[in-house]
Amino acid sequence: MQLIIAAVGHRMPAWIESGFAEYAKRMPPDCRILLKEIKPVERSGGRTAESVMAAERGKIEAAIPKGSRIVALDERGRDLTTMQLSQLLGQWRQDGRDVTFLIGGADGLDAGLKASADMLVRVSSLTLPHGMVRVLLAEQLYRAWSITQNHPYHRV
Ligand SMILES: C[S@@+](CC[C@H](N)C(=O)[O-])C[C@H]1O[C@@H](n2cnc3c(N)ncnc32)[C@H](O)[C@@H]1O
Repeated sequence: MQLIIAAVGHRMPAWIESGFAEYAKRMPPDCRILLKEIKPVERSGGRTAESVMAAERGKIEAAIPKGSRIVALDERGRDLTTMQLSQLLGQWRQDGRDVTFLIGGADGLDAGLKASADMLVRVSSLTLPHGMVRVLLAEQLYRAWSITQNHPYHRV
């Protein structure tokens, strides 16, 4: 199983890239985190946020592997505890399907894309910058994996 993060945004600041890489490199080969960056659509020429999100939706969908489970990240999504995430990760690893996490750009994710996802999840009730969300998500996936392995990274 692979954990794919399809994230709108590229050319991230070095601290985002190194923060993400720090956690991604800790994952084992059978549960890798793979980042697919999506170039944001420019909001120029009077383009509305809706049309930008719709255009980005097409690019995001093209980055989702066939048959993957889809988890959309949104501040209005469901709260998960780290323990719940680790239980989900354990279930996902049993069926072996890839899981793709979607992170939107400055305007967010297209409403239809969110509605079609298997789950809508938040990492906080605050609105966070998209780069920070990928770092937080990578850390939580590593933490969730470490719990499934009884690894001492997570202390109760
Ligand atoms: C700057 S936010 C977009 C905010 C946008 N105005 C909205 O209403 O969704 C960019 C992306 O980061 C992710 N994001 C931001 N805050 C989040 C949170 N608290 N939980 C989960 N994802 C979040 C979402 O995927 C969002 O589409």
